[in-house]
Amino acid sequence: MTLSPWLAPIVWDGTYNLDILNEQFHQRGVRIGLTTFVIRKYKIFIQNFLQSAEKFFMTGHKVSYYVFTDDINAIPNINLREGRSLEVLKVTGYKRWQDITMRRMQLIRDLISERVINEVDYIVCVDVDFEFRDSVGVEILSDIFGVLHSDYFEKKRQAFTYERRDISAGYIPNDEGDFYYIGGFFGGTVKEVYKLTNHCHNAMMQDKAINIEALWHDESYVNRYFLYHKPTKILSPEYTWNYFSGNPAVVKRKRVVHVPKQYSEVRD
Ligand SMILES: CC(=O)N[C@H]1[C@@H](OP(=O)(O)OP(=O)(O)OC[C@H]2O[C@@H](n3ccc(=O)[nH]c3=O)[C@H](O)[C@@H]2O)O[C@H](CO)[C@H](O)[C@@H]1O
Ligand SMILES: [Mn+2]
Repeated sequence: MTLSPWLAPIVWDGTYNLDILNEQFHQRGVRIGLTTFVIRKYKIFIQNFLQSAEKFFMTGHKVSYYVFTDDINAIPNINLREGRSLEVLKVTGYKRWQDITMRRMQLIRDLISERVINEVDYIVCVDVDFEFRDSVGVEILSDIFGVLHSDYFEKKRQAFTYERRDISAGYIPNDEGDFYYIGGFFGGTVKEVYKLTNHCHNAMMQDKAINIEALWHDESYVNRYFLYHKPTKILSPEYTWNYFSGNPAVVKRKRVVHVPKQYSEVRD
């Protein structure tokens, strides 16, 4: 499938010409921000994350990394290619890993409204336990985009692990939902990512006030957001492959992969 029912492109290898797209984005002098979070024990991932992004993420374009961390000293000083910069932003961590992952929405929203709006045109928000293994370029950019989850891209809606309690602000009814998107990779123009992060943060706060938390935390709220605010581009699971999902032939390029982690080692 290369087009969603609302005619948003679904980006797979072979569906675009990167040379043409690069030309278009260079003409516009586009600047791209990449946010990630390194809180508590997740510092083990950051060096590989940055080094692999230097090799494969938006090669030849202007890139600003925004790394949120509770430990500035944990961020390695790596050599960046021309036109690329790294900014480390100090934040305080939360005790529960669920709060750490969910609060990313608020921190990204505030970063956008405070300044990023003047620094970059697009912003891409990703987990730090990823490794870039192959080219991720301007073909991903659009007003607002999400990525298909490697476990669910071939499954039917009934199998999707959406939040099903109707009192939750992340609720999706059984007979609705287009795709199951991952929580760990989304992006778009700064204006649209502001809307998404603001909406998801408010939804999470609304649920917190009645003492509930959606099944898959921020990921559940992202799925709900995309149901009612359809993404303008959808990235195939090439853009975040998890080898736990196997190695199907249809996913020719695994451009971004999950770095396997021992939950007991990083999350306690
Ligand atoms: C690939 C993908 O779709 N990942 C999503 C998935 O689980 P994951 O198991 O991939 O979540 P995760 O443990 O990677 O946490 C998300 C991210 O939060 C940051 N972090 C988290 C905990 C911590 O102690 N320190 C820290 O820095 C870090 O950048 C990490 O990559 O579901 C989560 C919610 O349940 C989030 O929606 C993740 O984005
Ligand atoms: Mn992750």
